[in-house]
Amino acid sequence: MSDIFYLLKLFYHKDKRNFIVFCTTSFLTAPILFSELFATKHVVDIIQNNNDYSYQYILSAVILLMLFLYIGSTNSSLKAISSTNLTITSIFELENSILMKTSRLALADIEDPLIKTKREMAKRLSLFGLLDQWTGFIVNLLTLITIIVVLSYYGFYYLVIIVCFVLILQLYIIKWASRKVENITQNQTSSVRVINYLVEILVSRSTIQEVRTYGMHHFLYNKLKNIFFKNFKQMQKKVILFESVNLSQNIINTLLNGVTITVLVVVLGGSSKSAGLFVILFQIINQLFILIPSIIKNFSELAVSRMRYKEYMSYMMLKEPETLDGNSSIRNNNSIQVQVNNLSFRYNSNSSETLKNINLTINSGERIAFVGDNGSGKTTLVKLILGLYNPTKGIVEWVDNGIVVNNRVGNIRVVFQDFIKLYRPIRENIALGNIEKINEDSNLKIVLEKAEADQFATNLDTLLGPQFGGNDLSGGQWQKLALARAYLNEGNLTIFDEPTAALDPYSEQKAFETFVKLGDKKTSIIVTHRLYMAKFVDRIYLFENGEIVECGTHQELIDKKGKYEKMYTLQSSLYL
Ligand SMILES: Nc1ncnc2c1ncn2[C@@H]1O[C@H](COP(=O)(O)OP(=O)(O)OP(=O)(O)O)[C@@H](O)[C@H]1O
Repeated sequence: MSDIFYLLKLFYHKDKRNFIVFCTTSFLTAPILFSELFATKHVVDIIQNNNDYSYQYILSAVILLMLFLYIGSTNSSLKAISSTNLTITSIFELENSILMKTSRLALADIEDPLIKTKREMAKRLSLFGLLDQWTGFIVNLLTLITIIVVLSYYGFYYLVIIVCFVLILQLYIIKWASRKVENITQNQTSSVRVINYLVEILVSRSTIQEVRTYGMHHFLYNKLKNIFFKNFKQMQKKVILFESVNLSQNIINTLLNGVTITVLVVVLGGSSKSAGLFVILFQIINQLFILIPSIIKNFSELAVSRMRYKEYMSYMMLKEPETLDGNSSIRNNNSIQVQVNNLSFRYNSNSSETLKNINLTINSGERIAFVGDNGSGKTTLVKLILGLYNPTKGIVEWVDNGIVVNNRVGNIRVVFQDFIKLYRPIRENIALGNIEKINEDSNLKIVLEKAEADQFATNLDTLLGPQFGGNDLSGGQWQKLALARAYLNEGNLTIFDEPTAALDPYSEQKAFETFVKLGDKKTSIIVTHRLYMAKFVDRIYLFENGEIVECGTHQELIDKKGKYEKMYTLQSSLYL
């Protein structure tokens, strides 16, 4: 029952007026219906005993009947309007709550395929649908109880027993079928994600060139076809299951309908009971046979929605990391010290550790380089320092004047390997680095110049992204925008992870000079394969298979004649 209380609280707070209208109109449905039925009985009785009543009395009874009919249609219109408004509120609330939750989760959890599936399952809930099904269920139940009371009152106990038995049987079957269907749907969710991914590869601008050049189209298409048909078979299973249940219910209901009407005709036909009583019982029986399928449908939808509510709640209850408190308002520009002690890290999807027993201290204002083979763990360590992942073992701390800094959000000047290419105006692309400066045109232009982006980014309001009718940029031009974005944020730590991979030699040199200049007073880390850059930093850490194998200044490592010296000599020889 926790779901109903959650919904009542949610809709009451988010859209009080529509919520009250919806609940009132829903619960008025049954009293209005019975008022209509009894008014009809009254009119029929008056007509049957015509002589006993005045025409004025007959007229007032007919007007009363019409009044109930009008109230009924007004009630259902008001209910429809409030339902539409609550549906919109519900769609927004669901999307919003899932987005907010995702933004608070640890990066490792967001990447976890099981949690991705959980998120997709959570998205299938309709909050208003669940409220509507609950109210529908309660209203239907109250209507059924009233019908049972009326039938019992007029002596049709055996009909009541048969109806109750059939109903309980059908509810049980529908609950069983809903569980089965939901299990099939869960299996489908991850295959739907693969289908969407393959379709994206086949049509996306960034992938289509390689797909065409390598002639991968047929291979990918066949993979897509296989998964699609597997998925299609599961869908068929669902349809067959549901239709068999529907068919059996229709057969039972039609049979029951025939039996009850026959009983009614036989019992009342030969008796001296009033025509009004026959009319009301006949209509009540008709209502019963509208009500039974409606209760069953409602019950099955409610069972599915409640399962989806559980999935939604299990996503919303996922544990959030403590360090990412998201409060970016406490920005400061102090240079910080980074301490990494006995750190080990394993990605959830990997069986072995990516980083093993890392120990390092980067003092305030130092410039550091991380170098090493591909896949040796440099970027992973950067992400741990940024607080994007939590260590499996050990600790990473930022220390500002002897005090540990918990909030790392917004206090970093960073260029990632995979940076955002925002298909929005140039202004917004840069201002991502520090949104408070979005309208400071002179500052935006200064950072564009620093990043060598001022030649092509002449107008801050130029829209980017051909998909949306904007301009496209080359890989290097996008990278220059990412640098400009980083320059806009003062921060207390600078991290450049392969910031120059797509730049021409002149721009690369300029970017490196800027990195060195920015690092005059700021703690800075550069991750690079261009070892000449490492010459100018205070200390170099060389990574191999997730461990730091060498550490020192450029000259110390050259003198050591270890792996760094070999790599440096090899790279230098390529330029001779
Ligand atoms: N999100 C992830 N989930 C699982 N494994 C990952 C993830 N990201 C990286 N890895 C694995 O962790 C290892 C280290 O990757 P990382 O990106 O840290 O290396 P790197 O030293 O920065 O490499 P490069 O020089 O190529 O950028 C690799 O084996 C990679 O496959």
